[in-house]
Amino acid sequence: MDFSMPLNITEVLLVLFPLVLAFIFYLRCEHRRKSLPPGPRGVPFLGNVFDIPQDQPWVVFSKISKEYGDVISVSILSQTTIILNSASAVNDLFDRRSSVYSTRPEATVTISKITGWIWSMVVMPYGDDWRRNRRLLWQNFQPKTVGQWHSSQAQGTRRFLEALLEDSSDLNRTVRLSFCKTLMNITYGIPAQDVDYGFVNLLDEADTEICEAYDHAVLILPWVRRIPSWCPGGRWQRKLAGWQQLAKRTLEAPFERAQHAFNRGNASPSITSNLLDAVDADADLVKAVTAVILVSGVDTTSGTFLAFVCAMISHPEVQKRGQEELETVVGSSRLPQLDDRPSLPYVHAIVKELLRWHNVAPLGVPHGCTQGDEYRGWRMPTNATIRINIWGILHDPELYPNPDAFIPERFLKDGKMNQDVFDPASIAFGAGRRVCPGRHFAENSLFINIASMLHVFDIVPAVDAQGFPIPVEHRVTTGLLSTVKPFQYSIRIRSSSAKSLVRESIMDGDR
Ligand code: HEM
Repeated sequence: MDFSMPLNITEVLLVLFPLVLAFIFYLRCEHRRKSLPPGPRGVPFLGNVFDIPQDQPWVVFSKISKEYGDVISVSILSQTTIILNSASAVNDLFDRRSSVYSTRPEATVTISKITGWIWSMVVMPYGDDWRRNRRLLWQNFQPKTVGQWHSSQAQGTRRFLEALLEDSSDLNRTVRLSFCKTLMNITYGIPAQDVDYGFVNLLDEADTEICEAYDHAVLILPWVRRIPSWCPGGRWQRKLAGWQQLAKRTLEAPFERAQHAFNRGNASPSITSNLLDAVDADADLVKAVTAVILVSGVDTTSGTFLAFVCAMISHPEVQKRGQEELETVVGSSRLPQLDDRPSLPYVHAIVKELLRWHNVAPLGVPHGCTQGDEYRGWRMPTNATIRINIWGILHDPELYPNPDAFIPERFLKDGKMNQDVFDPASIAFGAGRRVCPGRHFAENSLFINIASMLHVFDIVPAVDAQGFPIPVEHRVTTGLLSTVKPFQYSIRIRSSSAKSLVRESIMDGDR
């Protein structure tokens, strides 16, 4: 090409036209960005892709909020996400304006539909179907009724202690299987001995696969889903078929096992039997409501419990104080019960500190904005994704000094729970109309398992070949659910009387 040749007017227009269009588009985006809550500028068209790391983005959101304020916005490929980094903003939007902020984002709903997971209340859009599911679940878990599960929870704990006494070499497996057995028993009436690790594996697979699906927003584009499998980028059809099968298995498998137990006549009273007795509940609805309990309840509670074990190794002084309280209040002749909680403020404070320190859902579950709104003068666009930075709020040094340390004492005053300290449970379980319906049950589960484990076991560091203790760090995985990364530990029964207590506490119906 001869660059000395002058361009004619058509050529000039051909070059300028796309540039002018791009510039107008850029100005429009800039104008829209300025009316949103503040946040890093990002790059044209791509937005903040380079500002937000894949690994633990909640830590970066917290840093950004130090610079821009408690409500920040970021955008990726023009999809706006607003992140709430203070309890007051969460309260203003999710509680006070709950009619606007109670749905799930459109992309989440679309992906749930195409992967077959839309039966799960967690991802349903706000509306009548969600309301019907939620009401049935809540009937079984609200403060007035959650007490009906106390004895099953205690029974589950006794089984857990016995399993640890037998073999504590695979803590992750033992904890998850125990929490799964208790929830299967409560939900379906299935006896604990009929629950095997296959169910835990199924839930695991469901968690991993569904997280992978939600990570691929391109799936919301119908043409991407239609690319044949032999084309480059055409793996989605096969993947989608796999996800749909998994969703169906998660919905059906435990229910089938429950029906089997019903038919054999060895099922105990359960949420399934409660719901099937209810006049307005059809079988499909009961299946969905019960399956969601397992999908949402097992990994969250067992993941939090594993973090407790990690905390006890790195904070032996906390463990010792908890054990001293248990010795004084409960004594050596029995195991603790849920009714002991008011007399065990230190152990209660350990549970609160655990919910603050380890956040199993660090960014909660995304909410959507159903209609354009204005907040503190900012535009909250229709369809924006709104997230709570649960980790950020519960690690705010102004609310909780020295936030990375595990200090149950921060919740105590004059030997009692200090009501003036912000309760982590009011954020750790989300907020508004979508707040976790299993929260009272989860806190009870954590309390009874933590109190019982401290009562009879010592949790200590593992030792290396030279006999030196191996230090443990609180390192976590990234994702919708965040768990502690594998760590080494040693679990020892505290005394021969503790051993007899565990053995004798197991009753006939426990197995
Ligand atoms: C430590 C344990 C748990 C934690 C930290 C936790 C946390 C959460 C969070 C952050 C949400 C999202 C709330 C929102 O959208 O704002 C949620 C939703 C949910 N959780 Fe939990 N959860 C736990 C245990 C449980 C248990 C034991 C169950 C079942 C009994 C359960 C059932 C659900 C359900 C069904 C939803 C969806 C609610 C809806 O979309 O309306 N969770 N949970």
